[in-house]
Amino acid sequence: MSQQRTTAEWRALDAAHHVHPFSDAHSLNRQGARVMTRADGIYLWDSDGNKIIDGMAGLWCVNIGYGRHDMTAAASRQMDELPFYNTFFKTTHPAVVELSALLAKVAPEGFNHVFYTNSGSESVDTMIRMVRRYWDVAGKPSKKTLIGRWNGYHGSTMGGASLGGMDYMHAQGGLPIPDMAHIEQPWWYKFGKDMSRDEFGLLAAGWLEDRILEIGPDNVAAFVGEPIQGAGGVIIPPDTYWPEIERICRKYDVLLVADEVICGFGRTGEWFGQQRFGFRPDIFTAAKGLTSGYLPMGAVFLNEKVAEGLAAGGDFNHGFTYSGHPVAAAVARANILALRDEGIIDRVRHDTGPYMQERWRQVFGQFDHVDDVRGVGLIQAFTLVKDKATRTLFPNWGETGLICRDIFFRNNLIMRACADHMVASPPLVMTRAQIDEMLGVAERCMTEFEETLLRRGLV
Ligand SMILES: Cc1ncc(COP(=O)(O)O)c(CNc2cccc(C(=O)O)c2)c1O
Repeated sequence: MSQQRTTAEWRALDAAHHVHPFSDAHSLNRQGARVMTRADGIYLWDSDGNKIIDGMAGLWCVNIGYGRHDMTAAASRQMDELPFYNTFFKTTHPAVVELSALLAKVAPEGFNHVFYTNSGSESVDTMIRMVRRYWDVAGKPSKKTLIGRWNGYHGSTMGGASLGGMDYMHAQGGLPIPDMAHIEQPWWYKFGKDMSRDEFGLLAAGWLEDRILEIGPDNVAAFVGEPIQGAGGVIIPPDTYWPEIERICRKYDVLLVADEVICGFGRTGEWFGQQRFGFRPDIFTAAKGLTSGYLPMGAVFLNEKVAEGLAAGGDFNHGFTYSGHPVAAAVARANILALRDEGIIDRVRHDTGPYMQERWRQVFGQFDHVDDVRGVGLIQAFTLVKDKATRTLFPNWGETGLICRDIFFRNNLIMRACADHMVASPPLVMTRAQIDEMLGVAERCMTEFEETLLRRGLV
């Protein structure tokens, strides 16, 4: 491990020199960051020796769990052989070729072409440029507007943050960039109360057709969505939603893009979320579970139509120094071989996923200020509500979620507050016994949370 210091020493140096993402620097530096020092399986340890259940798999990404020596061996071997070479200027290397061939095997049928990036955001920005280039080459340059969803999350780059529907991100940096549009999210609990979920799914998909007709089909390049909106609070669409979205995209010749950065590589119990929700995109973006977070890497998967459409245009003038980085590629390949050959995704689909969903509903369904308890595979959530009977949300949307999250954090269980949704996305290797361990802690936290609400007069 790096140089041994006390927690206080690390915190002081961190506050003096490290600018954190998505943080209020003054507030964080007054409080001091939690120093995570090591991890194994589903557990983290901090610099004070606390053992922590990582209910978020890092940031939705450590699908294979921590402490995998096959991953470090793959990285070390590749570093010794070829630590870097680029894939520009008519060059390639075995690591990225082997990864690409493997990805073509595990990807849904028809996705045989992969472009590499360093992150989900770069994958999304790459997709934006590809989509617009595709229509240029097709002789329809006016088709350049991309439609996303409010409360969708597609990263922090200019394109990704613009395509995303987080208004607090649009407020910083002059976003959105031109030719970005949004429709409402398929949040049944808030927007579809008096409808069945299936009815609401068709209604919510219809919002896309309305928007396409408003903008003009000749101006719309693509619709982009996460199979399940992750950072937006695990908004799981009704089963009728995505097939209807696909039908509408085909009707108006609009490319369909799935952002699989969270749902990809086993999170829903299928390799990809598109398979769980029964739709076939033209392009999908990935990152996170591609390497299980052991090294940064992202990817953009193209079907034949899009790959050929781009190729017909000759040079595609886009790429990154580290596109197809050899060590990241070697680690990604080791990760995917393990997910496949150890049956990790199969187990999520048939065993630990259904078990988690059953236990998650049992535990959280019992609390007065929890509703819309939901989940698929090993991604799940619930919503904190002021009044369950009338489905009334708490005022100051988001504040109650932070109270709840901090109780979990203090009890050494990491879950994520996405506004007033509490979400979990643990490593896919979590066992039934570890699910019970996690939910035992969570149940005690929720009892403390309910007491806190009463004590503070919030209910
Ligand atoms: C669907 C989706 N698309 C793109 C990105 C961007 O990926 P990068 O971060 O690798 O550029 C994401 C990332 N998702 C993400 C990233 C950081 C924090 C949280 C959170 O829920 O707190 C979620 C994502 O969830």
